[in-house]
Amino acid sequence: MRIAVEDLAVALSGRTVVSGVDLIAEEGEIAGLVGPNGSGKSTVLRTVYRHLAPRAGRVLVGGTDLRALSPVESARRIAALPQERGSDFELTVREVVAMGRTPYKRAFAADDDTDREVVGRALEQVGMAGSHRWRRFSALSGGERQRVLLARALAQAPDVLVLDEPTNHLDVRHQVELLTLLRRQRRTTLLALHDLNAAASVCDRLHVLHDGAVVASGTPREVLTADLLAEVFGVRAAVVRHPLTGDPLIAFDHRATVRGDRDGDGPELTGTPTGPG
Ligand SMILES: Nc1ncnc2c1ncn2[C@@H]1O[C@H](COP(=O)(O)OP(=O)(O)OP(=O)(O)O)[C@@H](O)[C@H]1O
Repeated sequence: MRIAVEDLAVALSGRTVVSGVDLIAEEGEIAGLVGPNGSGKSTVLRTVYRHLAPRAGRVLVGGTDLRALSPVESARRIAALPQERGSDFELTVREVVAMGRTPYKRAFAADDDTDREVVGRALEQVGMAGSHRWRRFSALSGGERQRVLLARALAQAPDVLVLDEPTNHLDVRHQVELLTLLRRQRRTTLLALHDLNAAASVCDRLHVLHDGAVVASGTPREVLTADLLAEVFGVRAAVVRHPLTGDPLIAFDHRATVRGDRDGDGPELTGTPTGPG
C-alpha cells in the first residue's frame, strides 16, 4: 500500500518544527528519511503513526486520509517501531509481541491459531524465538528490546511499516539481519536512519530533511552527493562505488567538518584535513 505525506506541517509546544513536507513510499518500497539531528525525522514519522496531529497537510495511506480511519483501521494498516522504546512492560517477550495482534481481536479474546502462528513467525524473524520468548521484556538489552518491538510491529501484519532508527543499539550483524529482513518483506516501509551507508544500501528512495523541510528526494545515488553531504550534514566525504555490492558508499573524512558557503567562495573546512598516505 502506498503512503504519501502531503504539504505536512507540525507544531510542537507552539513552534512549527516541520513544514511543507512532501514525501512518498510507493507500494512495496523502502523509503528512508535522513537528515541531521533535530531536522524533523521523528516528528514526521510520529505524525504518520498518529502520535502527533498535523497542523496542516495530510497523510494518505492507500489514498485514504489517515484522519478518516478509526484507530483500529489505522492499526491494521500502519505499525510502528517508535524511537522511545519503553522498558516498563512487566511482560514476557512473547506477550509483548502478541500485543501486535490487538487490532484483530475482540477485547479479552484468547489467541487463536492464526495469532499463535503470526507471533511465532515474527519471533523467529527477529531471532527471539526458543527460550527467549519467556524472558521478561524489562530485563532485555536495548538491542534485544528493539528486535522484540520490531516483532510486535510485524505481528500487527500492517500494510505499512514505520520505523524510527530501527538499527539503533544493534551490533553490526543484527543491523545487517534487520535490514535484510526488511528488504525480504517487500512491504511498504518508511524509516528514519542515521547510518547513511545503510540507507544507501537498503532504501529504494531517500528523502533528506533539513531544518524541518525536505531538501532532496530521489534514489540514494541521486541524493547522496558530496555536495549535499557538505551542505546538509556539514561533512566532507567522497561517494564511491561499494566494491562488493555496487551501492553508493560514503567515505567520510573523520578529521574535518565543513562550514556552509557563507561568503560564496566555496565551503570552508575546519579541522585538520589531510590527503591520503
Ligand atoms: N516536545 C517538543 N516541543 C518543542 N520542540 C520539540 C519537541 N520535541 C522535539 N522538538 C524539536 O523539534 C525539532 C525536530 O525534532 P525531531 O525529533 O523530529 O528531529 P529528528 O530529525 O528526529 O532528530 P534526531 O536525529 O536527533 O532524532 C527539533 O528542533 C526538536 O528540538
